[in-house]
Amino acid sequence: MARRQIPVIVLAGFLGSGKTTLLNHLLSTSGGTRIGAVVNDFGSIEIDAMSVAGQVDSMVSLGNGCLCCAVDSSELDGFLDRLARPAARIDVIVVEASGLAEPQEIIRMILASENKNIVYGGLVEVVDAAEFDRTRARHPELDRHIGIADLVVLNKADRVQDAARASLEDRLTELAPGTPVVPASYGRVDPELLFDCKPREDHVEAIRQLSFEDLCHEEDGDGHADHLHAAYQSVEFVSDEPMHPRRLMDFLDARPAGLYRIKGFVHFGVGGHRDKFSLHAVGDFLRFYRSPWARSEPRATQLVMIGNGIDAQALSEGLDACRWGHLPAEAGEGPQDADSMWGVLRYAQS
Ligand SMILES: Nc1nc2c(ncn2[C@@H]2O[C@H](COP(=O)(O)OP(=O)(O)OP(=O)(O)O)[C@@H](O)[C@H]2O)c(=O)[nH]1
Repeated sequence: MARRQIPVIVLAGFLGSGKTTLLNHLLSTSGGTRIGAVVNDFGSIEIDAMSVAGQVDSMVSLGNGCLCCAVDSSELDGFLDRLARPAARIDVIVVEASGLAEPQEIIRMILASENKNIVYGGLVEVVDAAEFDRTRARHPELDRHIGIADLVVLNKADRVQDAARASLEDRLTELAPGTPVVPASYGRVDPELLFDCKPREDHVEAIRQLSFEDLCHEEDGDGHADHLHAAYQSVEFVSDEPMHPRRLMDFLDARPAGLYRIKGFVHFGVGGHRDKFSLHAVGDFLRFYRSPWARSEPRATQLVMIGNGIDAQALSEGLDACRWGHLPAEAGEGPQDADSMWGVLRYAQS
């Protein structure tokens, strides 16, 4: 079976917004998921690298300067190659950009990489709630960075009043329409919003995904508790019937902004496209990864949706309406219609 490509997530945000704090949080709460981190410090002393040292499975630091100013991408390529080699058994790579980096340049380098083991996994932009206005006045490019993000983390929520936070959320939503804005303190976002977490191998009792409840318990202990994630909901969908690709794409295109994360796999059963299509959506970011089904694997669709303020029933009904068996008979439409897959294939990677 083809090896799954390793998503490379870019973690950006202005100086001091809380990127390293968030990365450390991901490292300590992602269960058995092996995270490879590329830390890109601005300056010659690798503070960030030191701050995450000891917590990371594999870490390479680009050191001394801004990644986006690199003359070519060969340096980053080399680091990604090291982390993506199968022996490293890394599940996800996080590139922490320096606070002064241009995220789109880093994204361009990742997209240009010829390494077949990796795939771009989206941009997470960390915003400092307390400094937003001052930073924006000095660095208008911040608006552009927020505009291209797949997920905006409104960090340091503990430093502003509720009303100010709500107003910031509205303004961020205006800058990035349709992109989820997740308030957080000390970078405490659910890692599942960014990537799939594996259970921790060294805990016999932890043969399950890290749940929101687990996170609540972990956070209660250290005084920086952020209970915002208590509002998260997760909705599951399972179907043995194949899914109609056009209907599913319409459903995905219209997904509500509060639906931060969708993961799972889809069975379309369309002629020529009977593979397993793993689906990975983080905010605006959407990808299908195509791979053969294992011989013993039942051909079925299984999706988990995680969000805040989402209408679980409407989502379930929306997906139900995408099953082939639930469609009204329409002329010319059937699982033999390979053209119906075009919308999906635009987002697909094998
Ligand atoms: N009050 C508060 N402080 C925070 C929060 N998140 C991070 N900090 C603090 O803010 C400071 C900067 O955090 P870092 O995680 O180093 O920020 P960074 O974005 O990696 O910084 P650069 O590497 O300079 O770009 C540290 O002192 C953190 O402890 C938060 O949510 N609330």
